[in-house]
Amino acid sequence: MQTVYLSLGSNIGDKQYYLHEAVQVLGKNPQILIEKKSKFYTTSPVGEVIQDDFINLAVRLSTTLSPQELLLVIHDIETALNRERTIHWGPRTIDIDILFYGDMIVNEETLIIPHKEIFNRLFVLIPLLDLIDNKFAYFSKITEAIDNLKKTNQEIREVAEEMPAQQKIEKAIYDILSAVGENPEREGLLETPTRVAKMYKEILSSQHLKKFTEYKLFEIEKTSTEQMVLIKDIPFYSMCEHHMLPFFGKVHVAYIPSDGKIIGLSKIPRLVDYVSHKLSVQENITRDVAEILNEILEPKGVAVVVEARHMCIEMRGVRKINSLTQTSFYLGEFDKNRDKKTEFLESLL
Ligand SMILES: Nc1nc2c(c(=O)[nH]1)N=C([C@H](O)[C@H](O)COP(=O)(O)OP(=O)(O)OP(=O)(O)O)CN2
Repeated sequence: MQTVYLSLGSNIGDKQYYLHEAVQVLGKNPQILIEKKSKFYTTSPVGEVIQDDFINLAVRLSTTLSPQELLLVIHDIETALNRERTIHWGPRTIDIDILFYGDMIVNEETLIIPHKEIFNRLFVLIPLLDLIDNKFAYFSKITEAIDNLKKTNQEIREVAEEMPAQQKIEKAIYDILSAVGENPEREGLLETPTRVAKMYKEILSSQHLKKFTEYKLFEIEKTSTEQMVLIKDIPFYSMCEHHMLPFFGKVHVAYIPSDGKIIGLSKIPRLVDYVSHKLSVQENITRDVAEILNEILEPKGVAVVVEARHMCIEMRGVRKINSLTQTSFYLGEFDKNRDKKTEFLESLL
């Protein structure tokens, strides 16, 4: 096992959510043992890019992974948390840097350890100081660098670590159970807050995602009259944003390729899952599937129809059991050309 020190930072969206998620996923790796997290700090951005303040922390862990294997795990976590490498040293949902890996020196194109910027960054050094003692090999160099950097315009201030999302939900469910007159301590409910928190993480998995990226485009031979591609009866489940109750049903999606560009067929159901796995309304799901597909594929036309049952109509209020709501959204040829729309609708019969 090797002792490793990481620096983590986020300055987009729910910064502490991304940091907590990153540490949680690291800790779930069977070859990683999280030993200690530093305090959380708000820090002014270092570098030339005008951007929001970061939240930074440092983590000490032990691992059997090699530095290169650990870097791959880190990149997977950054990708899963919607990290986009657009601007060097620019804004990011999450950034994880390997600072030290035992006493190893690594000088590779994609990996330099110790990290080359450590002693230039208060946002790295101050959290790191929470994790080391004066026996640490670089202790005096770290404290000296801190003294020098405190004379610069780099700002850093401790912030209260927010409760991780899962714990917030567990506490909220516990309180709801009490409020509806239940005893959250009774046998059948003891695990309910944890189960519900895990359920929300699964059924609202797109809530923190900013864009749909799970797709692959292909080129086929261009033909003069490209025909409609239809994927129908795609099952979906979502949660209505008005009552947080399920609505579910089928999505039918058609597009007319342009310039021979097509999308992998499995990617359209993935798009439906991406759009529906967040609090929403059926109209938005219908529109978003059409508009996102149109944006990534640039087809001649897109047509989407959604049919769904809504528990907020069936379980409460008007209580109309088995009522079905249908919504549609047309773009391009399906919007302008009556015959194309008819062809699509008739193919659903
Ligand atoms: N106050 C802060 N300022 C900056 C931070 C930060 O976390 N808090 N982070 C950066 C860097 O973008 C980040 O540390 C990555 O830098 P580095 O590992 O040196 O280089 P990368 O190749 O990973 O940088 P890319 O942006 O991915 O090209 C800047 N300021």
